[in-house]
Amino acid sequence: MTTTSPDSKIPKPGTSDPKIIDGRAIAKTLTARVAEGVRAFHAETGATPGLAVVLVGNDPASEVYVRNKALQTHRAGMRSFMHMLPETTGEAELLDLVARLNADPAIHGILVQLPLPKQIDPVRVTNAIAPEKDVDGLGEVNAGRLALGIPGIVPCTPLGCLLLLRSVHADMRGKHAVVIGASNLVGKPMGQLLLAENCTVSIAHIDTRDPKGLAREGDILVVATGRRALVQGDWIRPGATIIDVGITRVPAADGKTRLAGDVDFDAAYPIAGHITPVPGGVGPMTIACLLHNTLHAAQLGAGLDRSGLLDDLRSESAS
Ligand SMILES: Nc1nc2c(c(=O)[nH]1)N[C@@H](CN(C=O)c1ccc(C(=O)N[C@@H](CCC(=O)O)C(=O)O)cc1)CN2
Ligand SMILES: [Mg+2]
Repeated sequence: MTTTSPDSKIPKPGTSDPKIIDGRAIAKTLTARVAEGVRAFHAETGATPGLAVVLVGNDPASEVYVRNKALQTHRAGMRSFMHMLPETTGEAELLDLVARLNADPAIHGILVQLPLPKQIDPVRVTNAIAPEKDVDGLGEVNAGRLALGIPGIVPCTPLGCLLLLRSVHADMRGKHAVVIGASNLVGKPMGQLLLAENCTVSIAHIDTRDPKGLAREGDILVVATGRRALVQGDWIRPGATIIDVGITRVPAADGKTRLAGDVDFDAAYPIAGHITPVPGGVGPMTIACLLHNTLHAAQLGAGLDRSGLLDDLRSESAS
């Protein structure tokens, strides 16, 4: 049976509603697999993969995310290096730190938490990370590789979304995939990944004339706008698969706060074929994919010829 929280019909994670794509469960399986890979890497090379996470400022949500990243990095058997810099940090100082991390052989992955304070250009900073350590996959080299279909490091959130989609679609060929939101972090790389699955891809953005009409055509709908409950029931094609990337903290009925997505879950649930909850959908996959990308970067850095997650899973589903 599916249980609900007091202020929403969102089922508790771990319940067995086949409509719900359980990101927590899928992330747990992936994380266990990464931990196994870390042990094998250590046995083969004597080294331990290391991830450096850089946070600039005191954004409370970012603080939670980087703490979780550090915790899970340790749990997967990897080394975690945290750099917490004040809000007033200048771009040159941050670029200097990135250069030192690039040169440090104990560090295989570097991630600069976004958003950055306004005095720092995020594009300049992400491009300063050495491509082979760019575990967020946001720099121009990895973004270019994704666009060209060349193996590289794939951004964590869209990669997580793709794995969630693959958990319910063995084959996405020919499906119309509609992505709402065209950010560098999610929308654009998501579009590339869906194109690589041979979907017909539409990306809606701020100037799209009729985003609701476009969304209604999607067999697959990925929503990443940061606008809470933007997508209502009448945006959804009956039976569509809905991936909700949004995450906003809102007041709850009990006077506390709760997390809500870009999709009105209660309105979407009866119409959708499959749907991710918030929390417990895309969020946990982002961190599991980061752990995967860090191990993958360490393997490539050690000259071990390992395929990445996309290729691993493609060959698994083919077998
Ligand atoms: N450099 C990056 N910055 C940001 C990224 C990113 O991939 N790289 N993504 C987001 C934030 N993010 C990771 O950094 C992230 C967001 C949410 C979660 C998550 O586990 N969410 C849980 C709920 C957690 C909570 O209680 O607050 C869930 O949805 O179930 C993990 C990572 C922006 N910045
Ligand atoms: Mg989620």
